[in-house]
Amino acid sequence: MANLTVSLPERQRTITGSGDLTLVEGLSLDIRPGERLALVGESGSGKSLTARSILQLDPALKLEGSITWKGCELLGASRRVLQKVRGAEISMIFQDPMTALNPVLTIGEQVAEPLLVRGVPRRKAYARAVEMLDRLGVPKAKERMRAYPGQFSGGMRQRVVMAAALVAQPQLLIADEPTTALDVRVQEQVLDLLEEQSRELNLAVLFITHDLAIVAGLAQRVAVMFRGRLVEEKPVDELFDHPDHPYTQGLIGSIPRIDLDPDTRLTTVEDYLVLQGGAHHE
Ligand SMILES: Nc1ncnc2c1ncn2[C@@H]1O[C@H](COP(=O)(O)OP(=O)(O)OP(=O)(O)O)[C@@H](O)[C@H]1O
Repeated sequence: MANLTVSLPERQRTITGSGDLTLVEGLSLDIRPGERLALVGESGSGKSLTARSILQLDPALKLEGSITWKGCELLGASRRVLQKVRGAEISMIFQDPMTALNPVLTIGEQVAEPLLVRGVPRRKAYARAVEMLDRLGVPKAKERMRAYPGQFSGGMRQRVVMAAALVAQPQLLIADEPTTALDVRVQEQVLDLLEEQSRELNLAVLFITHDLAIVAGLAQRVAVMFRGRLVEEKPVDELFDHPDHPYTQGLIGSIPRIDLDPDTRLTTVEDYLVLQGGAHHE
């Protein structure tokens, strides 16, 4: 995407204020086939909006700039083109596996659905769904196809959500805080699975998180957002070794580390912003 700006048009604003409200400004970001890119930043910095804009999931918002996918401009593309891309070429998983699944449909129906809507015959779609669940570590996948989401734990549901997102073999998976609602051990399993699938399927992953600590093992490159703008973007090791932006320095300083003296006070983002005289590169 190049120079992407997302704003809330004046007529949609519910609180006082005039003019369009800019939420994301001038953002340029590329992701290569098979690459894992983490988009980090504090809550409200515009990460989700940026990701959702790729598939244009918020019709009320005004998008400007350019979003190219395999040489084709998605901004302003027809519904037909967007439907073809959504779910099949680019799919998305969200934070809460509890609400992402429909409680009254079986696991099998939901994992096979992306194939069924694309005309894959039922028997074949179900076989692929079992294969995908199995691959993502759902035990007794074939029997579990007839189960309902309520019979699954949070971690298992997120595996089911991932299976549904990956069954149609997309080339890009957008994962918006997919592990935030899970406990730490399950978080690690889901992150490992994501990395493994990305390697095996040459799947590009745009991983959104406010937690810089978990990106080190997963992402190759990190883009940092701050107040609606992209402030830094580098390979993951470089970012940890030489963070440029005060906000990134604060984020890195606030990660607990095993090699630090227990009495060392962790820094916060605010420390760095104060040290820099409150400059935000705005
Ligand atoms: N559909 C919308 N209409 C109007 N404003 C929105 C909409 N979606 C998000 N916003 C606002 O845009 C800003 C950025 O939101 P966004 O959800 O992208 O942040 P985020 O960085 O993903 O944070 P979080 O980690 O909390 O999800 C926030 O101030 C939010 O209130």
